[in-house]
Amino acid sequence: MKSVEWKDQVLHLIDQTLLPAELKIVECHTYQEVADSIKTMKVRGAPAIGVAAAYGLALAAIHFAGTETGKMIEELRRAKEVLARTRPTAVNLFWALARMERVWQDHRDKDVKTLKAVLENEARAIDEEDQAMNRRIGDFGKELIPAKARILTHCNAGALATAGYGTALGVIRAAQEAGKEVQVYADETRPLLQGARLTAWELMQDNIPVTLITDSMAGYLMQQGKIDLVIVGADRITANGDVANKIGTYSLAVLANYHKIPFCVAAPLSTIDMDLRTGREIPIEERHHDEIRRLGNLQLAPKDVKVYNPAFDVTPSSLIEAIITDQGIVKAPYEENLAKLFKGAGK
Ligand SMILES: CSC[C@H]1O[C@H](OP(=O)(O)O)[C@H](O)[C@@H]1O
Repeated sequence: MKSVEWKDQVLHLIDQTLLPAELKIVECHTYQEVADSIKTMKVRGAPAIGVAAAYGLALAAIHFAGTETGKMIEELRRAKEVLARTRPTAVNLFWALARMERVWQDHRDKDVKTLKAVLENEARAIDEEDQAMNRRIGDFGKELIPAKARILTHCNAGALATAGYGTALGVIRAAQEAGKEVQVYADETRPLLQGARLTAWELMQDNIPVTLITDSMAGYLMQQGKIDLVIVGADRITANGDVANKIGTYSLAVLANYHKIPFCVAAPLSTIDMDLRTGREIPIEERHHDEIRRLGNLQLAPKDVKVYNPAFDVTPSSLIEAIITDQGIVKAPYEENLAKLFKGAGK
C-alpha cells in the first residue's frame, strides 16, 4: 500500500480523509496541490508528509517554464516556503525540504534541465529510503515483541503515514512476519479518528488481528492486564528523547508507566531533531475548532462552544522504554545515546 506514489511525474495520493469508506487516489500536478493535500490531511503522518513535500518541490522544478537556473531557484524557494507553512510539528517535513534545498544549492551552476532531473531523483531517493528505513525499524523492533503480544497503538503510524510498511505498525508487521502471535488494540484517536479509520482498516487489509477501542478504554484494558506493550509513532523527537506525537499519546504513556507496561516509540532518524534540546521547544499544531465540534456533517457540540484543539502532545523521555529507529534501538540515557546514534550514522 503506497499512501504516496510518484508516477509519470505526477504525485498520486490516497485521500486519507475518505478512508475507510472510500479508497480514492487524488493526483497532484503542482506544489500548491501538494501543500493543500498536506494541510487538509489527504496525506498525513510525519514521514509521508516529508516525502510528499519533496515531490512537491520536484513538481515545482519540473513545471518551471523558464531557462535561467537563478530564476528557477527563486521559484523553488517560493515553493519551499509554501510547503513549510502547511503543518509545524512533524520535523520530517522540514528535513525533506532542507535536503532538497541542499541539492539545488549544490547544482546551482547547472542548467535548468539538469536541475529538474537531480531534484526528481532526490525526491525518489527520499521516498525509497523511507521505505527501507521502515523495514529496518521493523527488523530492530520485532526483537522487543514477545512471542504472544497484545499491543496497544495510537493514531496511525503505518504504511499510510509513511512511504510504505510503517513505523509502529512496521514493528507489528515484522513481528507477525517473524511468526509472533500479535493482537493489536487500536484506539480510535479523537478528533480525526486515525486509529478507527486508518489503523483498523490498514491492519485488516493485512490480516493482522485488530480490536478497535475508544480512547477512554485504554486505562481499563491495562488495569485488566490485557496489554503487554504500547507502541506509537512520532512526529518529532528532541535530543533528550522527548517525543511529540498525536494528542493522547502522553496520557497513554502515563497509564503505561503506572501499570508497568513498556511504552515504545518507533521512528526513522528523519524524525529526530537534534537541534532541539527538549520537547518544550517543539511547535504544537493547533487545528480547526470544528474538528472537535463536528464529525463530518454531524454537529457534536454547540456551534459556538469554545474549543482547544492541539493536534499533538509531548511525552517526556522518562516515560519511554525504548525508541526504535532504523539505526537501532535507543534506551536511556537518551541524550547520550541519541548523540552516539547520530555520530555512528555519520549524521
Ligand atoms: C509515522 S508518524 C505518524 C504520526 O503522525 C500522526 O499525526 P497526523 O495524523 O496528524 O499526521 C500521528 O502523530 C502519528 O503517530
